[in-house]
Amino acid sequence: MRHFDLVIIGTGSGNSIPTDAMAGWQIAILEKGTFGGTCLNVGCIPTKMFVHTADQAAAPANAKKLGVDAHTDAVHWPEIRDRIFNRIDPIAEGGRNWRANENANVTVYEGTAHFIDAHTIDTGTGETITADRIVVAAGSRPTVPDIADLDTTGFHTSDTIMRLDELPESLIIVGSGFIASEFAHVFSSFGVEVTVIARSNLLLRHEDLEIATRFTEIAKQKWNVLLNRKTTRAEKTATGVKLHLEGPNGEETVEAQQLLIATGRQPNSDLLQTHNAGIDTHEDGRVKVDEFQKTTQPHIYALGDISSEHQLKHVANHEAKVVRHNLLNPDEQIKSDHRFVPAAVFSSPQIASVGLTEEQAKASGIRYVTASQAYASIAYGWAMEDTTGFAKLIADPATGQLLGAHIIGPQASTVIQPLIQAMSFGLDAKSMAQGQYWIHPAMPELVENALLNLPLD
Ligand SMILES: Cc1cc2nc3c(=O)[nH]c(=O)nc-3n(C[C@H](O)[C@H](O)[C@H](O)COP(=O)(O)OP(=O)(O)OC[C@H]3O[C@@H](n4cnc5c(N)ncnc54)[C@H](O)[C@@H]3O)c2cc1C
Ligand SMILES: NC(=O)c1ccc[n+]([C@@H]2O[C@H](COP(=O)([O-])OP(=O)(O)OC[C@H]3O[C@@H](n4cnc5c(N)ncnc54)[C@H](O)[C@@H]3O)[C@@H](O)[C@H]2O)c1
Repeated sequence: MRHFDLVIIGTGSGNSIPTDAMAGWQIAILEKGTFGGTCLNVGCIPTKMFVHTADQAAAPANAKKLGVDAHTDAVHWPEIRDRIFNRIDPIAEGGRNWRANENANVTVYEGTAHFIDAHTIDTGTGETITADRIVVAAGSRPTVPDIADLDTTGFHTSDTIMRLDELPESLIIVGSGFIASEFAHVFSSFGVEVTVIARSNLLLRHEDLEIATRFTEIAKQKWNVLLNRKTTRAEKTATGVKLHLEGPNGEETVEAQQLLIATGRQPNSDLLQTHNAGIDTHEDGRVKVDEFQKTTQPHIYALGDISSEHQLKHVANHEAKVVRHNLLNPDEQIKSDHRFVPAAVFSSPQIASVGLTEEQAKASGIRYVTASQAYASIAYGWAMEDTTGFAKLIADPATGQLLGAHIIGPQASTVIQPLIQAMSFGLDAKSMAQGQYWIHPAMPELVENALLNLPLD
C-alpha cells in the first residue's frame, strides 16, 4: 500500500495547496470529476461569463429610457456556450496535465474516494493509500428536492444547464436563491420566457429584507414569479415538462421546455464516508472544523463548501491558504478570518452584501443605526436613469463602526468593496466618508453619501 506525506481530496481550492515549499513531500491528489472543481467548471466562472453576455443582450432594452433606440437582433447560444467552454475546458485539462504529468512529487488518482479509517483512503481507482496528513476539500453538489416523478421528467441543475444544445423557448426555475436569480437573468436576457417558483414570499430571502423586497418587486416585472408555492409533482409533456403546484390560488400547473432545479447544495461528506475516519459532521453534513480548519482528527484539515457555512469561492480560497500555512507551519498555526464575508448576486440588478442584515442586528439585540442612499440621488445615477437601486448601511452608534452594508443596483459587487475594506480594517464610517476624496461624479459617491447619511455624532 502506497504511503503519502499529504493527501488532498478535491481539486477545487484544494488544488492550490501544493507549493514549492512542499517539493520534498509525496503528495496524492484525488478527484472524481473534472479538474479545477465547481468554480472553474460549473460555477462562478462560466456563470459570470454568461451573465456578462446577458448584460450585453439586455442593454439595448435599457437604452430606450436614455433616448437611444437599439435592439438585440439575435443571441447565438451555441456560439456563446462554445466560446465560454472552449476557454474553460482547456484550463481544466491543463491543470490536470500539470499535476498528473509535470509535478514530480504529485500522484493523481481519478476516482470517487472514501475513507477506510483516519489514515487510509480507498481512492476509487482500485488502489488504497495511506497518509500522514489529509486535506478534505471535496466541495458540495446540487440538492434535488423530493418532488414526485421528477426522476421521470428529467431536469437540469447548474452542473448541466450551461451546456444545453439549444436555447429553450421557456424555462422553469425551482428555487429562489443565488443560482435561480443569476440564471433567470441570463436566460430571460437571451429571450427565454422564465418562470421562477419560490417557496416563500420573497426571492433571495437571505438578504436584508429591504433588499430582497426590492429585488422581488423588480423580478416580478421581468419574470413569471410564483411565490408561496409548493411543487408537488412533475410530469413529462410532449414539449418539455409540467409542474403541479400548490399555493395561494390552490392547485395550478406551469409548463416549459426546460426545468432547472436550484434549491441549494449539500456537502459531499457522505460520498467520502467521513465517519469511517472519525471526522464529526454538523447535522447538515458539513464537516466540523475549528478556527485552524482542523477537523475532529488533528491530522485532517477541511476547507471550502464541504465544511464552510459560506459556499463561496473567495472563502474556499482563503481557507486553502490557511490550511497550506498550517500544514507547513504546524507550530505556528493561523486562524481563518470569517468576520466580514461578502457575497454578490450577479443578477439584474446586482446585489452585494457584507456583515449583518438589519433583521440580524435587531435579533441580536445590539444598538444600531441605519442609513440609505438611492442611486437615483447621485449624479451617476442620474446619468444611468436608475430608479430602483440603493445602498443601505448599518452602524454601531457608539463607535461609528460599520456592522453591515447592502447594495442593490448597477455594479453593486464593485461599489461595495471600500465598505468591505473599512469593516475589515476597523475604519469608522465618519473617518471613511470625510478622510478621503471621492471621485466626482463616480458611482462610489453612493457609498460616500450613504456614510454621510448615518445618524452619528
Ligand atoms: C452555479 C454556481 C455559481 C457560483 N458562483 C459563485 C460566485 O460567483 N462567487 C463565489 O464566490 N462562489 C460562487 N459559487 C460557489 C463556489 O463555486 C464554491 O463555493 C467553490 O467552488 C467551492 O470550492 P471547493 O474547493 O470547496 O469545492 P469544489 O470546487 O466543488 O471542489 C471539490 C472537488 O472535489 C471533488 N470530489 C468530491 N467528492 C469527491 C470524492 N469522494 N473523491 C474525489 N473527489 C471528490 C469534486 O469532483 C470537486 O472537483 C458558485 C457555485 C455554483 C454552483
Ligand atoms: N454569486 C455567487 O456568489 C453565487 C452564485 C451561485 C451560487 N453560489 C453559492 O452556491 C450556493 C447554492 O446556490 P443555490 O441558489 O442553489 O442555493 P441558495 O441557498 O442560494 O438558494 C436555495 C433556494 O432554494 C430554495 N429551496 C430549498 N429547498 C427547496 C425545495 N424543496 N423546494 C423549493 N425551493 C427550495 C430555498 O428557499 C432558496 O431560495 C449558494 O448558497 C451560494 O453560496 C454563489
